[in-house]
Amino acid sequence: MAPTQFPKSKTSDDGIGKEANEIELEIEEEQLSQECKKLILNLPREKGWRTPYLYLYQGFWCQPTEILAISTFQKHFQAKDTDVLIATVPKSGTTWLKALTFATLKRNYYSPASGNHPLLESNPHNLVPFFEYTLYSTKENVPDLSDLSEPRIFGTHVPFASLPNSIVKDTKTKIVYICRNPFDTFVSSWFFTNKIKPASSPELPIEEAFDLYCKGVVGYGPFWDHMLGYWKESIERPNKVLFLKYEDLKEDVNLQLKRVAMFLDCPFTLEEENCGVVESIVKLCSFENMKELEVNKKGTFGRNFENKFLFRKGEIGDWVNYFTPSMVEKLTKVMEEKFCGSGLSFRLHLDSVVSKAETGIK
Ligand SMILES: Nc1ncnc2c1ncn2[C@@H]1O[C@H](COP(=O)(O)OS(=O)(=O)O)[C@@H](OP(=O)(O)O)[C@H]1O
Repeated sequence: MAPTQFPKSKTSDDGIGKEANEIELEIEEEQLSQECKKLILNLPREKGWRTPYLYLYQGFWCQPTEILAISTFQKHFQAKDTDVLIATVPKSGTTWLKALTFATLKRNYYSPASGNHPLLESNPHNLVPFFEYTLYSTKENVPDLSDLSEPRIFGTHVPFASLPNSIVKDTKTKIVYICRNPFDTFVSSWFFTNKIKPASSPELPIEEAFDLYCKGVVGYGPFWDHMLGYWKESIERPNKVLFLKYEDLKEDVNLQLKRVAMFLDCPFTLEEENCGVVESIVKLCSFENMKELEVNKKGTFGRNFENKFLFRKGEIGDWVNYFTPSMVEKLTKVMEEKFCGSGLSFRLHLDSVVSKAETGIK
């Protein structure tokens, strides 16, 4: 069976050959002036990481084209009880979690050990589309999603508080959320930003990106509000939201995958476990496997971004190679202040990457 095809955004169809950021700037100018200006004009704004500005929309920072898409998504999306939503902080394991969830939920259609699994031919973002980058990426693009095979699996970076009631209240849609320690998330975001910028634009200096990040000014940030929104909901409604951390998946992905399957009411049977189904899914979705696939070396996703930029190092603790002691101190302080009393914390796996003395962490 061919992998599910989702309606493509107008921009990715029209924009082949152009650099993603150029396309974004064009859309920003064209669409903003026609459709979005009134909405955006009065919003607070700050310098963007890769577009001129990020705007504070419904309490989170995003680009004008994203605001347009998100408001269309909020207005038009009709959830179903069987839907599954992969919600994530950007650069925290979205691609990985989408792959794992797709392979798990569709395992009766596509054997994870088979040589023609859709994940061998398509990037996870093309199998599990983002609301804001693919499905509702232009105002004209209000897709009919009612015929997609169930369970439908979607992705989003939208904070919990801005998800439509159709998802949050009116249906039994399940939400699987993943985030990652902010140190590594920052480094991954900074690299990605500089990779996808047009060659003609200057690099965003790490110091500048870091100051914005610590102020909360980053796509879909502040990161602490994003994490706490889903964290609190996962505690209040554990059957609605499953809260995962990238570090826990790295530590024991088999265990976390079984938690995901259980949460989604499709636990692995004893027979499946004995036959190695869990291991096959884990192997199929592993960084090493996915990075080497032709589709992930050459293909594109969303607004014509290259798939290869989604697979960088896939490690915990790469931040030690980029953080100065003062950066460590500043972000640690931000996290202590914002997460204090919430019960949410992150292991930085310091001992496995560097001696504490070298980073200046006490
Ligand atoms: N399969 C798999 N396993 C483990 N880690 C993986 C995997 N796929 C991607 N990655 C790493 O995840 C980082 C990219 O994050 P996202 O997938 O959330 O990016 S995005 O928000 O969808 O653009 C990015 O992290 P960094 O390497 O630290 O930059 C990727 O390398």
